[in-house]
Amino acid sequence: GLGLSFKKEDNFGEWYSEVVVNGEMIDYYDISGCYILRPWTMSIWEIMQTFFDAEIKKMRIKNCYFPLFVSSSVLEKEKDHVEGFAPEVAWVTKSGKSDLEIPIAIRPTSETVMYPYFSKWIRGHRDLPLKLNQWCNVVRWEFSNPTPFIRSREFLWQEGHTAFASKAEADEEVLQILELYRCIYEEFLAIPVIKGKKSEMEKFAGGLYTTSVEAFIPNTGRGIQGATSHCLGQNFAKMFEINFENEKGEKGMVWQNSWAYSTRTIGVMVMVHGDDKGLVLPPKVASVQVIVVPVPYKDADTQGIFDACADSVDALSKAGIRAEADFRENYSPGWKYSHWEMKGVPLRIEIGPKDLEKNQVRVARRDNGAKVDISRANLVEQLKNMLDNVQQSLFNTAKQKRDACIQVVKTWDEFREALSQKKMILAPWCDEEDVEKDVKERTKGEMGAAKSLCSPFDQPELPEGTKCFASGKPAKRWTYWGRSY
Ligand SMILES: O=C(C[C@H]1NCCC[C@H]1O)Cn1cnc2c(c1=O)CCCC2
Ligand SMILES: [Mg+2]
Repeated sequence: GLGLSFKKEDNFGEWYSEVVVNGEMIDYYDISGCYILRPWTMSIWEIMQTFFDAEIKKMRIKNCYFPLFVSSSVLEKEKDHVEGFAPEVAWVTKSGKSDLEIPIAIRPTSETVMYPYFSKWIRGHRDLPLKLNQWCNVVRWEFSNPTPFIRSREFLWQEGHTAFASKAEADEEVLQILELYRCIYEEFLAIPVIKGKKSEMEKFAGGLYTTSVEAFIPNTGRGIQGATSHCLGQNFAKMFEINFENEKGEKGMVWQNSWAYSTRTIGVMVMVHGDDKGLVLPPKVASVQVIVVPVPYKDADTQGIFDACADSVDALSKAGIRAEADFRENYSPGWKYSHWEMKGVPLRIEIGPKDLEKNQVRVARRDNGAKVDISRANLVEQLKNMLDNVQQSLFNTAKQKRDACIQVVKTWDEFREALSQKKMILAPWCDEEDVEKDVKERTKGEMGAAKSLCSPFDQPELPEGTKCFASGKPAKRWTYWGRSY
């Protein structure tokens, strides 16, 4: 039948896999960890891309495209950051029947692809800042349980790679990009995120520091890294000899950043907003914001109803609302209601004989099921307000649920208790790496260990003498901890 066989509260994993398929977002593929992104997904990706691309263009960041393939000598150049990930690198070893002389890697990320050219192109300070971005796919042959959008062996992302003459410029851009990621999550996907700094252990090993926006999935009690913005310092400049001559003729190394968000964003949206009827799309990213369904009646004025539907779509479209009508005569109105609810369309307009008579339409909200009759006279105004209302209400609901999962703790026992209750834990921490390792060790188990998610920029008061929850040493900063994806 049309409904879902799994409930979100009862069997989250099965519910999720079914929703992304029944909502026509993805289809499964015969190669494990790979998924087909159907138009319902690509339209969401494109709406976010349009926003983000316009914003980085305002920052004078230029799009480019580097090759998919990386030679092994280049890939292995940045030793410590690749060796940790080596098992994830996919290699091309043959062409046709014959072996390649030297295996070629498929990019898992593009630092090592790009930076030899940064070195070649950057000579003097006039070549700086060099700010490039590319929209592409990357491949990471992950082994842990593949999950559509969240963990796949190939995914789409943007990766920004920038080089500056000074650290100050790099530091500033890291935060500008992080704010764009907050915007992607909170303004478009209606998902609350926390901006913060990753611990030394969780940061990108090749970089100087990592900032991120952290989301949380209440149903599983797991944190999820939403997007990252790294300052690489001069680590890669040293390795790839990316030097420049400054105004005084002195030789110096550039300061670099790299930053990315991926199709993982879409998976987080499904997990946070979806319900037992299927997807729930925030209007800002819905390719169809309003679906109009005719409800003809045996001896009623069917043509009149169809015309009213077409006129409504027309009026809404002219006002910039993404509206469509479902005129298919081989499906009943009831079937159509379920179908478009499964696909998460924010508003549905029904027009039947009575509505026609009263020159009104019946509007149903997907997020809370509310139904209201709207006069066709000021249809556009009312629907614009309703769409804004749905967007805001989705964010408020998600924020309420996320905040209800946050637990402040001071002691190890409180920490363990909060973890068992699937919380996102805010705890005072001494910020020592071996203590973090110890927390991971002590919380290992079939649900996975707890890890630090980020130290929020927005630090609560830390009274003098506060002790670290895990070591008892003097606490340095409040940090979010939890199980994660
Ligand atoms: O990709 C990054 C850092 C950086 N890459 C560019 C965009 C921003 C940020 O994600 C970290 N990283 C993750 N995963 C892997 C690698 C890796 O460098 C390299 C080897 C394979 C797997
Ligand atoms: Mg990884």
